[in-house]
Amino acid sequence: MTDTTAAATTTSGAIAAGLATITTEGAVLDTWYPAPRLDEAPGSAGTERLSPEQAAELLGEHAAGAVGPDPARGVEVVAVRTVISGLAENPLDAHDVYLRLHLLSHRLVRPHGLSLEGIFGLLANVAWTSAGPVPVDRVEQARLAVRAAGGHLAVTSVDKFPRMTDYVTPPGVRIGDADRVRLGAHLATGTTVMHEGFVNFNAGTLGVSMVEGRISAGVVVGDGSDIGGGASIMGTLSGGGKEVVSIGERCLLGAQAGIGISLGDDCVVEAGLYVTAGTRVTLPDGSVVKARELSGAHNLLFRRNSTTGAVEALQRTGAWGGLNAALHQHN
Ligand SMILES: CC(C)(COP(=O)(O)OP(=O)(O)OC[C@H]1O[C@@H](n2cnc3c(N)ncnc32)[C@H](O)[C@@H]1OP(=O)(O)O)[C@@H](O)C(=O)NCCC(=O)NCCSC(=O)CCC(=O)O
Ligand SMILES: O=C(O)C1=N[C@H](C(=O)O)CCC1
Ligand SMILES: [Mg+2]
Repeated sequence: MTDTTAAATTTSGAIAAGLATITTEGAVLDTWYPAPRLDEAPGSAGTERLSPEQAAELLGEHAAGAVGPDPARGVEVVAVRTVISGLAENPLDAHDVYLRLHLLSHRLVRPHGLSLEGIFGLLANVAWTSAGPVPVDRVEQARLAVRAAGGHLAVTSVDKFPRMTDYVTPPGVRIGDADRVRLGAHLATGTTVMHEGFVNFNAGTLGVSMVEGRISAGVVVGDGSDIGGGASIMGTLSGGGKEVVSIGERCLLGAQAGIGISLGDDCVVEAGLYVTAGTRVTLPDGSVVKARELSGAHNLLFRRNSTTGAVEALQRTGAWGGLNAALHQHN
C-alpha cells in the first residue's frame, strides 16, 4: 500500500487477485483484493476464476482454506483474478467495481481518479454479517445455521457497500467507528475519523485531517482541515445537488455547520451556519452575492451575524489554531 496516492492516470488500468462471494444464483456479493496494483498495460478487462494452484500462487497458501461452498449462507467463495484495462472506462461488473473501491481505499487512486459510472446497478444489496456477506433473502437461514453451531449472527448493515476496514485497513489513520467509513473511502495518513464522522466512497482526505462530520460521495478535503462535529458537506447523489464540493487546505468547518459550495484554502465556517449555493452573503463593502460566487475562494470566514441575522463573508485574519498535532502524529 503506498501513501502518496499516485494521481491515477486515467489511461492506466489495474490487476488484482481476490476472493469473491457468489450466491447459488450467480450474484457477486463482494470481492476482496488484498494487494491490488495499477498497471499501464494490464491486458483485457474481465474476471476469471483461478485454479487452486493459481490461487495459492497469487493469494498465498491459505487461499485453499478460504474457498469453497458455505451452505449456511447459500454462497460459494471462489478465487478470482480481475483486470481493469482502463480506469476511465466504466465498470463492467461487481468484481470490477470492488477492485475500483479497493484502489481508492488503498490510496492507489484519488477520488475522481477513476470511473464509477453505474455502480449502484452493478452492486448487490447485501447483509453484512459476522459470518460474512449474506444474500438479504437468506439472513434467517444463516442466522439459524450460525445459532445451531453455538454462535450468534450479527448483521452490521444491509447495504451495497461494506465498511472499509473489513476489506482495507490503511496505516496511519484512526477510525472511531468502522461502520462510518464505506469501502471506497480515501483516508490519507494522519486522518482521524471520530465516531460522528462519516466518509463515503470516492471521497475523503488528502492529508492530515480531523473528521467529525460527514464527507459525502465525491467530496475531497485538503491537508490540515478539520470537519467539526456533526458538520455536513453536501453531496450530489440525491437531493438535486450538482456541484461536487471540495474543501481546501487548513479549513475549519465548525461543529454542526454545513457547506454547499467549495472552500478554498484557509477558510472557516462558523459553528452551526449552513452555507448553501444560493445563500445571499454580505461582503465587507456591504454588497451582497450568492455564495456560489465565492466557491473556491481562499481565506474567508463565513458567519451568521448574531445581531442582524445576515450571513457574512469576512476576509480572515489570524489563525483558527489549526489541528492539534498530538491527535494526529501518532496515528
Ligand atoms: C465563527 C468563529 C470562527 C469566530 O471565532 P473567532 O475566535 O474567530 O472570533 P471571536 O474571538 O469569537 O470573535 C471575534 C469578533 O467577532 C465577533 N463575532 C464572533 N462571532 C460573531 C457572530 N456570529 N456575529 C457577530 N459577531 C461575531 C465577536 O464578538 C468578536 O467581536 P470583537 O472583535 O468586537 O470582540 C467561531 O465562533 C466558530 O464558530 N468556530 C468554530 C469552532 C468549531 O466548531 N470547531 C469544531 C469543533 S468539533 C467539536 O467540538 C465536536 C463537538 C460536537 O460534536 O459538536
Ligand atoms: O482524535 C481524537 O481522539 C479526538 N478526541 C476528542 C474527544 O475525544 O473528544 C475530539 C477530537 C478528536
Ligand atoms: Mg457500530
